[in-house]
Amino acid sequence: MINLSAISKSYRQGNDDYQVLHDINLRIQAGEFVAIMGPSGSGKSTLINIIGFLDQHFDGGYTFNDVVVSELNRKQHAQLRNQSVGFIFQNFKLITNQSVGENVGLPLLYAGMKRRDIVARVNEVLAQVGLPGSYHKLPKNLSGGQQQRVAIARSIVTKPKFLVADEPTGALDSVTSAEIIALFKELNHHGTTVIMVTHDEHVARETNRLIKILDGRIQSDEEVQHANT
Ligand SMILES: Nc1ncnc2c1ncn2[C@@H]1O[C@H](COP(=O)(O)OP(=O)(O)OP(=O)(O)O)[C@@H](O)[C@H]1O
Repeated sequence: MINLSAISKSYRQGNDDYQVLHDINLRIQAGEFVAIMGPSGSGKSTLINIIGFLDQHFDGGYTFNDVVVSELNRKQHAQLRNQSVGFIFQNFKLITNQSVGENVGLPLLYAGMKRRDIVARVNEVLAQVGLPGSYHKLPKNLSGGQQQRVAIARSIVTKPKFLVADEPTGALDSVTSAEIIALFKELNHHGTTVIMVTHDEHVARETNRLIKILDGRIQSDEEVQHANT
């Protein structure tokens, strides 16, 4: 599904170029659950911004299914993003003065869906993430873990091809963190492809593939072995 070939990325600093990503070759198939780990500043966010069609300025080749991403114009790139990716962030990024249901339904509203259909679909995904009946609640009255569930509901509401989660458990305690990872695992078992950046080795070990980044290069890329329980 995702095929990166010799991807490099530099930022201009004064008169110099600072290279953040070096010759990244990476394939991710539909249905995978991948963790990306690496020290601060190693290039993880830069990489997932390219994978998630947020950043179009890179060198090298990116093909997504049959689409040559590196050849798309700005509008086509944005369209691909809206149709294909759901994003989840450390700090949830919910609109605090809108209801849970309005937050989750926003991508459908942008996509032009009818209001009645939106409400039905939103209630469906809220049930799927373990928050049935919470349409009219306000995010500020929910716990951190519940707010992250709302953000996950919003990310899957349009049935994207894959999810990009940037430190989704970074703001949560270890128990809540485990519950959120269990939800990602469940979504993945039902076919959702998940690419997750994390600093937490315990969290990374719950996925099926662990990619370590160091100084903008892939240092290791291994299948995660799970103990039989
Ligand atoms: N817009 C930018 N302009 C210039 N340099 C940038 C920009 N964005 C990121 N960088 C630099 O690129 C390098 C990699 O940043 P990136 O955010 O990808 O790292 P990261 O691994 O995600 O780090 P963290 O774990 O702290 O989020 C850093 O040295 C950062 O300072």
